[in-house]
Amino acid sequence: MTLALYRYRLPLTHPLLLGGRRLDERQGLLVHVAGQWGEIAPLPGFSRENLSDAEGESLTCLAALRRGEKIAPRLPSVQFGFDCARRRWPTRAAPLPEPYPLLRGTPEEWLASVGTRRGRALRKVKLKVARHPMADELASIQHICEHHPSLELVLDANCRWSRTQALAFCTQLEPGRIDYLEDPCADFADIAAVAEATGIAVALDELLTRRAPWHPIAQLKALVLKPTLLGSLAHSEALVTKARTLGLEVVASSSFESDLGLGLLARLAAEWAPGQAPGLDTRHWLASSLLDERHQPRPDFLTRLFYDECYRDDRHD
Ligand SMILES: O=C(O)CCC(=O)C1=CC=C[C@@H](O)[C@@H]1C(=O)O
Ligand SMILES: [Mg+2]
Repeated sequence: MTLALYRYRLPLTHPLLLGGRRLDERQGLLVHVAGQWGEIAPLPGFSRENLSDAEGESLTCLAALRRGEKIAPRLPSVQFGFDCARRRWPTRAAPLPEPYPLLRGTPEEWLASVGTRRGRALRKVKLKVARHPMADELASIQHICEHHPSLELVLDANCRWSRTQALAFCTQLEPGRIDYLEDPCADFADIAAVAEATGIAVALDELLTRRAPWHPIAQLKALVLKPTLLGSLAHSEALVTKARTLGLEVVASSSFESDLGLGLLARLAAEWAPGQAPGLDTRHWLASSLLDERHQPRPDFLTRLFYDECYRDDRHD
């Protein structure tokens, strides 16, 4: 059976600004283990490892698998990729609602795109806040709330505010109109203080990938899980279990993976949070599809880094 690693490069529809860095194309790795694929795509600005770290560790793991040894990767993206490639996936998946749209433009651009997208009325949308003057963001949110009374609004501040700034923003919002605010501040103590003082529902994303401490509070509504950044599927699954125990929503979220990775994330989302619209709208930034009509990676986007046809798969021993 085949054991292989490929690097992919995919063009983007427009450059991505992530954590202060500009990304002009998406690069990542695809691992193939006995007929199953996994994607290893550290996200610049968000992952602690870079692509060459991930490539080095992936090659070490493949060499170990070829020798029949067990592997224990340390880098989150590598753990995720190998876990997907070696997972026993359920044969039946629950139906999954469409991903809710992610809008990253200016507050004026939100207004233009929020009414409809692809000609259809929206039920829920995510806006990236803490990027433009607070007054402009608040004015556009107010306008959206007035003109789209049934639209669910998710806001994501990516930990960019201090407690004072987050309080200034959140006191201007109507708590009942905001589904939840993701990562208003970097520290949980600040997030909790803002949520408790303003009644705004909050969700945790980056705090989970940093493995920072948190505890349930009344306004904590959801855990946003980015498996590529969280690492092993066992770790993501432990968070799913914790969320269920605490009565929190689970939102499976992408990290600008290729369409192959997005397909894997959609399958996990259907298992972990059936009925919940996932945060997988990052497909719109990819100018090309990595997969062909038969759902196989297209060779023209791939560079082969490792290939062995004699692998003996002992997953079912
Ligand atoms: O969660 C979603 O709805 C989509 C993914 C998403 O919003 C993000 C992916 C990766 C980095 C960020 O730009 C952003 C986020 O912070 O959640
Ligand atoms: Mg986020």
